[in-house]
Amino acid sequence: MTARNIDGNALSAKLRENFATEAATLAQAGVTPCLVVMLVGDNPASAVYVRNKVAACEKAGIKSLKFEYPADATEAEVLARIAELNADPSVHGILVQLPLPKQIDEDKVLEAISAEKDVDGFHAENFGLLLQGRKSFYPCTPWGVMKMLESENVPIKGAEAVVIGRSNIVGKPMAVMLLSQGATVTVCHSQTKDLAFHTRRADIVVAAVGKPKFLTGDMIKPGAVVIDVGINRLLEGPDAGKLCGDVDFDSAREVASLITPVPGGVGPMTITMLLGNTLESARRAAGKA
Ligand SMILES: NC(=O)C1=CN([C@@H]2O[C@H](COP(=O)(O)OP(=O)(O)OC[C@H]3O[C@@H](n4cnc5c(N)ncnc54)[C@H](OP(=O)(O)O)[C@@H]3O)[C@@H](O)[C@H]2O)C=CC1
Ligand SMILES: Nc1nc(=O)c2c([nH]1)NC[C@@H]1CN(c3ccc(C(=O)N[C@@H](CCC(=O)O)C(=O)O)cc3)C=[N+]21
Repeated sequence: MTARNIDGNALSAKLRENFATEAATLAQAGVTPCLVVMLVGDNPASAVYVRNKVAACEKAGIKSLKFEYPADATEAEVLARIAELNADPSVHGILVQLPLPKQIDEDKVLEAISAEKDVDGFHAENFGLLLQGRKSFYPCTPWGVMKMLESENVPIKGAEAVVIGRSNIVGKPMAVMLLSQGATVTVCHSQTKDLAFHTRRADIVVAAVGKPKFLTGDMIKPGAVVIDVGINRLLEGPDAGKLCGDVDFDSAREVASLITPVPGGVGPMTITMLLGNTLESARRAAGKA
């Protein structure tokens, strides 16, 4: 079998079709949707993502502001700006690009963002609501994955789902969303004893590990759906400089039924869901949600 791709660019384009109209309607009602992205330090990968986010906002008619801080910025400086943005009614979304330099406490910064403006869905309040199955801002990457599965009518109820990775921003919320939708979920991580034992049983495998070509075809059940969240920039070899996922695409696609490519898979969906959350926040501010 050769798997079919789930095209994250095409699905994103479809979902973003109405965004500009919605943004214009809100603007007419006096609420111009606005996302603020904060970038601390000079991580080149982060700079690229921030640029992508800002460009996507512009296309969708969402105002975006970028605040950049040097790598030696203090936690107090960052927190002061967040307090200012929390109080500013013209701002609907605040995103602090991760990772942060080590002198800054990530948890403290994420908790400082007002839950109503937490369009990343990383605040403890929003994460708690997600766990309880209540409405919140959902983390963009796992939510984008759910939309990809939905677009292909992949059955979730009763499916065996394996998530590799247990981070707060991808693995954990991904597992919770699959669980809420009725999958039987196994979460694997660096302490898992026999990873392939788990992945070979899975109808749906999500790889969020941060290791290029980590999940190979021999670890996948024939006909499984393979979701590659990984975004790794290759540093050496013939493909140096190119992006590569956590899945060994060539071997995996011979075994899977559906697979997400990198680039053009989960990445663009993350940005789409971020724009969606920002519009939702603006709608709430306009009293139209
Ligand atoms: N497409 C997108 O929009 C996004 C992509 N990403 C990408 O997704 C990937 C994961 O990101 P993130 O969750 O933030 O990464 P983290 O580094 O925070 O988490 C990685 C997870 O993988 C687990 N892991 C590491 N090594 C192994 C192993 N040998 N076997 C099994 N599990 C292992 C870790 O386990 P342990 O907890 O035990 O250490 C950890 O839970 C990265 O490539 C990142 O760039 C991230 C965000 C958005
Ligand atoms: N607070 C915070 N929120 C995040 O959502 C967040 C973050 N910090 N830190 C870093 C990760 C990573 N991430 C990506 C978003 C888009 C692409 C993306 O657009 N990828 C495209 C192309 C990228 C390219 O060409 O470089 C693709 O896969 O096709 C990738 C990765 C969001 N993250």
